[in-house]
Amino acid sequence: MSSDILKTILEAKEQEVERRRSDRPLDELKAIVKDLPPCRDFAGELRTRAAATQDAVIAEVKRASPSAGIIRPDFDPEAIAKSYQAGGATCLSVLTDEGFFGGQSAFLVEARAACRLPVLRKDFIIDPWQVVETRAIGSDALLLIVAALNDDQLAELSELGKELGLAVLVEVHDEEEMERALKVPGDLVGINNRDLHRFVTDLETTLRLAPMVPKDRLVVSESGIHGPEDIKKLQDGGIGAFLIGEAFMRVEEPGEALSSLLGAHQA
Ligand SMILES: O=P(O)(O)OC[C@@H](O)[C@@H](O)c1c[nH]c2ccccc12
Repeated sequence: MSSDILKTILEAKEQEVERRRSDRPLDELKAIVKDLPPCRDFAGELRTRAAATQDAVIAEVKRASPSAGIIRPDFDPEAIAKSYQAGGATCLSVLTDEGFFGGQSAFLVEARAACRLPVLRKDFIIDPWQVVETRAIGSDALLLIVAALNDDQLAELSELGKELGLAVLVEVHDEEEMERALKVPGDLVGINNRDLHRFVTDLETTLRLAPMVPKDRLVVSESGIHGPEDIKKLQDGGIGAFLIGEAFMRVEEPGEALSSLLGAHQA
């Protein structure tokens, strides 16, 4: 894998978008969106839980990743979603990128139908067509990765997402990206502990960047969270919302891993 994995992913994504757009033109997607019921309240649920108990978890449905390879060979999005809900997840995140994360849009549809939790589409969004597609597959929230976008794209895609009723999670991993993220109106800031150029994780990234975020935005600490000591460390730094995938996906019952993680840090 190239040393700059994000660059590789984005080049492939541009081609993927062109291909998919010709299969499903924008007008077709817009017609679907028009008849959809409102989104589940992704930002509201997270905020409420984080304020109440500082342990809001966005639990991720993730089959594989470029850094870890196949994480969960026996992959059943419906069963995983049910398990996460039973284990106390506040929201779900579903990887839909096929090329690098072994995901599919269908996994999001299946996972969402199996539970009542709000769902985030985890993908590399670089084009307005994908934002409309995100809503058309029934997602409640959209991820925008600042490192993948220029300021104009970030503003345009986030505005479009909100117009369509999606919650927007804007993801950063350093000071410069945080400054850019804060220029765009929004209520959720994801701090990725994994450097997407090199794929190493360090929880200090969240603790270092979180103080830059004004109180009216909710910080979500993402990636590299494994044990109760990680949660405790982040909570002591004032963080109340977490995005966790791999640590749960490696366990037979992901929801049990989630509830014991939340229980363990309270003990
Ligand atoms: O599996 P982990 O280390 O718990 O990380 C989950 C999530 O944060 C990670 O999958 C992620 C965060 N931002 C992304 C952007 C694209 C793809 C994946 C990601």
